[in-house]
Order: sequence, then C-alpha cells, then structure tokens
Amino acid sequence: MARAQKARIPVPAAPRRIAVLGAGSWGTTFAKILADGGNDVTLWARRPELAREINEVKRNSDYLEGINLPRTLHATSRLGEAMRDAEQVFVSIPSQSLRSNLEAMTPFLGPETIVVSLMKGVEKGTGLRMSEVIAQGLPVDVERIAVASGPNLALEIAREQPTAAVVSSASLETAQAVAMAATNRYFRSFVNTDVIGTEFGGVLKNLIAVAIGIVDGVGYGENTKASIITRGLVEMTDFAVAYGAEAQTLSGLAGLGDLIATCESSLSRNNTAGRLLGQGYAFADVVKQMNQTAEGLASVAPILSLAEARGVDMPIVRQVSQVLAGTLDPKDIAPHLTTDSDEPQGERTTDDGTGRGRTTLRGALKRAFDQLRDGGGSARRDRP
Ligand SMILES: NC(=O)c1ccc[n+]([C@@H]2O[C@H](COP(=O)([O-])OP(=O)(O)OC[C@H]3O[C@@H](n4cnc5c(N)ncnc54)[C@H](O)[C@@H]3O)[C@@H](O)[C@H]2O)c1
Ligand SMILES: O=P(O)(O)OC[C@H](O)CO
Repeated sequence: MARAQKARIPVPAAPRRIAVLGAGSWGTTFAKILADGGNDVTLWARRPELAREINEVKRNSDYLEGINLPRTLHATSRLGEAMRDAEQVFVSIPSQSLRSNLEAMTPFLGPETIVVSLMKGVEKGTGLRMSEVIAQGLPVDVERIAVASGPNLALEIAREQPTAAVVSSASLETAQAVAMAATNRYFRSFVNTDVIGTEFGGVLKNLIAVAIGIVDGVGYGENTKASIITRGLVEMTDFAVAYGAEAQTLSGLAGLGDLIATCESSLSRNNTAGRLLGQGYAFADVVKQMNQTAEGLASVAPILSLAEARGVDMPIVRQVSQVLAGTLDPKDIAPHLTTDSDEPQGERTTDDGTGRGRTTLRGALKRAFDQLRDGGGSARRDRP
C-alpha cells in the first residue's frame, strides 16, 4: 500500500507579524489558521471581554464553541495594538461595516502592509467589492490588496478538517506572500490573480445558498437543489464574466468549491437564513433570529442592480429577492427557476461555446488533478 505523503509546510525564517481584525467566527478561525502556520498573530475584538476570554482561556465561546485556540494567539480590543508592525492585516467583519472601520485603521498601516479581505459581500449603495472599498478607503496600493476565499465553513476549519482556499491579488507576489502565511497542516492556500472572479465567487454563492435554503425549508429534495446549484453556477459565471472575471475562476475553489460547501451545509448562515424563509418566516424575523452574519441577505439587491447594468439575467437571484420582499411564495420558487418562457429552451452551461462561461469538464478535472498532485508544495495557482 502506498504511504501517505506528508505535507511539506514552509516554515518562515522569523514569525511574520499579522493582525486579524474581527473576532467573529471567521476572523477567529483565520487567526487560528495563521497562528498554527507559525505566525505571530494578534486578533482584534471589538469587545474587551471577548479579547480577555481569548487571552485567558484560549476560547471564543460566543462564536466557536468547544474550540481550543492556539496558545500563541493574542487578542486585544485596541486596534493600534493589533496592527502594530503588522506585515499583513486580515479583515473579517460584516461587509456593510467595512467602510466605517477604514479610517480608524489608516494611522496604523505601514508603507509595506498588505491588506487582505476575508469578506464575502458587496457594499449596498455602491455595489463595490470589498477589495474596491479597501482601495477607496485606505492609502494602500492595489498591488498590496488581496482577498482570500473558498469552501471555508469556519467551524470545520476550526476543528482542523483539511481544507483549501485561494488567495488572489493583482500582484502574484502579494498573493504568494499571503498564501505562504495562510498555510498550515490542515489548511492550504492556492493563488491566482483574478481578484474579480475570486471575490464575486464568494458573494454570488451566498445568494444561491439562500435559494437552496429556501427550497430545503419548503421541503423539496435533491433534484430541486441540484437543479438550482447547476443553474446557479451558470448565473454566477455569466455575472462574474460580465464584470471582467475569468470564467475558469468560477469553476475553482472560490466558485464551484464554495458553492458546494455552502449549499450542502447546515453550518452555512446563508443556507440557514434561506431555510427559515422557506419555512415561512418573514424577512424581518429571519434577520432577528440570525446572530451571525449572513452576507447574502444584504448582497441580493446590489447584485441585481449590477446584473441589470450589464444585461445579465439572474432568474434565481431575482426570485430570492422576491421571496425576501414577500412577493413570492417560497414554494413557487422552483418551477420558475430557469426560464419564464413557455417554449423549451436549450440548456446553456458554463461551456456553451459563446466564450462567456467557457470551461470544460476536462479542464475542471485536470485542475483538480493538478491540485491533488501538487498538494504539499508551496503556494500554487488555482488554475492550470
Ligand atoms: N463564518 C464563516 O464560515 C466564513 C467563512 C468565510 C468567509 N466569511 C466571511 O467573513 C466575514 C465575517 O463573517 P463572520 O462569519 O466572522 O461573521 P460573524 O457574525 O461571526 O462575526 C462578525 C464580527 O464582526 C464584528 N462586527 C460586527 N459589526 C461590526 C462593525 N460595525 N465594526 C466592526 N466590527 C463589527 C463582530 O463583533 C464580530 O466579531 C463575512 O463577510 C463572511 O461572509 C465567513
Ligand atoms: O456561513 P456562510 O453562509 O456565511 O458561509 C461561510 C463560508 O462563506 C463558506 O465558505
């Protein structure tokens, strides 16, 4: 029997100083990923009592029940202390609150600091992606901005279940520096330079996961869900490509990978919010019941406006917005999903020959094979 290959994890010459801003479920989990990768990590928590709990008992019981945090992880409620001398600053707060936090961060940025968004939403009102909001609000060159995304349900990773992600930046060097830091024995980061595709993948899969939650709540089964996931990927790809993404990014970790994880898991807050809607709760009641961030709820309206501006049809997302508005009965969502036409339509996939969503099964399999073969090495591209 072949012996399992042991992963080679690059060990930094000296621990990198890293700040993670936001001590919710993902910020805390990412701080653990980075600390377990040998970095010197300080986590910023808004509430001093949470910072105290993390420092004193190495727990974050509000967001990650039962998880022991690394002994080396330090937390503080003082932003300046968290960011002092940080080479890399990871931001993990709700997307709608990002802009209002940027001014406070500015005095603590060094000339070389890399800023990484871990968030998966677009800003209401502007429709901007989080890396764009960062570029507008911080004195940081676009080459020093990165995003990290992928099938990354926080609790599974906090339990150290093996997971992959992709780090994207306009600068491959920046993406590689971040991916090197965000790699450990249970978490591996690949890289690409398609920031638009990587970021929109994370935003759009949330909207499809809300749709999946809705039909789950109604009681529909696997056929309905598989239909939505497949059609949803076409919508995601059409949209992202219309905004300049590479179609193949949407068949990678930040697209299809995250779509599968989020649609499959009851850990997903977007999926959970959808399920409550499908069970008949009104939007306002769902928001009240969610004590963690379900980004999809706020991103539906800006994504539909952006889709309209580029002439992209998004029937699934449109129907999610109608359910949120209370104008569509959740049980009516499935029959309308793919088309409003009475005529049979050709099935357009992400490889329809139009070049819009060009990606092939062969290509996807090759990418999966390449990633498996390369597992254990240093950061690699999330594409062939
Ligand atoms: N949880 C996951 O599995 C996961 C995985 C990948 C990406 N993400 C993304 O990470 C981002 C954060 O999600 P999360 O799961 O950590 O959310 P969360 O609700 O668990 O935590 C949000 C954190 O932001 C803080 N916060 C709330 N409002 C704030 C404000 N106005 N200013 C500053 N801080 C504020 C909260 O105190 C909390 O620490 C989201 O964009 C989400 O899509 C989450
Ligand atoms: O809990 P959700 O729905 O925000 O999803 C979490 C992550 O984005 C999954 O990759």
